[in-house]
Amino acid sequence: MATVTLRNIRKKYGEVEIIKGVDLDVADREFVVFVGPSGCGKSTLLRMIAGLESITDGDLLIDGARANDIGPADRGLAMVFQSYALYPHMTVADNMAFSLRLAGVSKEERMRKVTEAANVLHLGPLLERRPKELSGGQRQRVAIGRAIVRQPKVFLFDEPLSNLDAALRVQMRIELAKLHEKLAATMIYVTHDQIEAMTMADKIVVLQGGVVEQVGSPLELYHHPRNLFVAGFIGSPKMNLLPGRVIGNTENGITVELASGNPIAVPVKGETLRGGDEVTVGIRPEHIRLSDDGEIPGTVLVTERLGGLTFLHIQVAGDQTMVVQADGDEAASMHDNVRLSVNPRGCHMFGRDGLAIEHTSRHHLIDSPAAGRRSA
Ligand SMILES: Nc1ncnc2c1ncn2[C@@H]1O[C@H](COP(=O)(O)OP(=O)(O)OP(=O)(O)O)[C@@H](O)[C@H]1O
Repeated sequence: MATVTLRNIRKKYGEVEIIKGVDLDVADREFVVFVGPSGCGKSTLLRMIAGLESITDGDLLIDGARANDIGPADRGLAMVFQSYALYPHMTVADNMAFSLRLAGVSKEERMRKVTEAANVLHLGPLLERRPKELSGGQRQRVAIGRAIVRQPKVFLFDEPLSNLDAALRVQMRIELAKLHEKLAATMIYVTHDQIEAMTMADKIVVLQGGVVEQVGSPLELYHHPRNLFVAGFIGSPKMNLLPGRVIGNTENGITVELASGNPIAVPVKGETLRGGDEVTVGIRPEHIRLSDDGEIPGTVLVTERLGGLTFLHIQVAGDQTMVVQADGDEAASMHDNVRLSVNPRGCHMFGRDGLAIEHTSRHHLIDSPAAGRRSA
């Protein structure tokens, strides 16, 4: 398989720069996911790697060799589209074999490769059907099969599951993860589905406005977002982001007064912060709980009961809403007055420039033995 390297990659349409200097290393067999809000340039970047869009500036290396000027068919990549792009008049087998036929591969060899891919994707009994006789999930598997038979160095996926219903998406997510394992292939995958990114990626690339905001493993991004954008983007429900003002700086961290009037001590290294500085405190819903002696009073606005979990949207002073993760059988309901207790070890802090302030490592939740082992 192959590595893919992007060096200061840029894309301009006329005078408008859409991709603004992206650097990225995709390792052999890595599953890399591009995420970001609509219009951030995920698909454009993928299409530039595929050779479907020209590269305005910078270098694209595939297996270490510059590929900017190599045509899409000769890059050794295969792309799977959201729309499946199957030929309606051809059978599943012919759809899968099409590129091999164009490449002059013998009939026996085509049959062998199609059968092999069909086995991997459980498409064996469907080979003689036409696309209209298939479900959405089956069509998507044919589109993936068409990529597999080419034995590409790298698979590129552009939102391949977004036309499927929720249950099928879950099933296909699992199948894609298994496929990645089985093919031991390098895969680059575009999605705006958080759960797909978190569950499938070895490495997530968060893009915004044509710029990479952060690259890291799903848990690195979840526990160590480097700025407010990533903090708000990764995680569902979102991290609570609360404005506050620094009121103290001790060796245990920084004490902040939240807009609700409550002080909270956050274990971060705030050498550069001074009393009165405006900051944002980030707290994930699982790091807040309802407790009779909690320090923050509030009123329940909405309860979202998911069965195993309940999300409570709580209005606190200062016109802020906080989302709290509670047990499935949480008794609090709409209009109840409650008190919230925050776990300071789960808190993040961001300066006025939006950048995260580093945690004092001995306190932060991610510094668990497991996390230590991974980074060792
Ligand atoms: N051919 C084009 N000419 C001019 N602008 C374009 C062209 N193609 C894309 N763009 C612009 O480039 C930006 C990035 O588009 P792109 O499709 O890569 O975003 P995306 O992150 O994949 O979005 P989505 O999640 O909505 O698919 C958008 O602002 C889009 O309008």
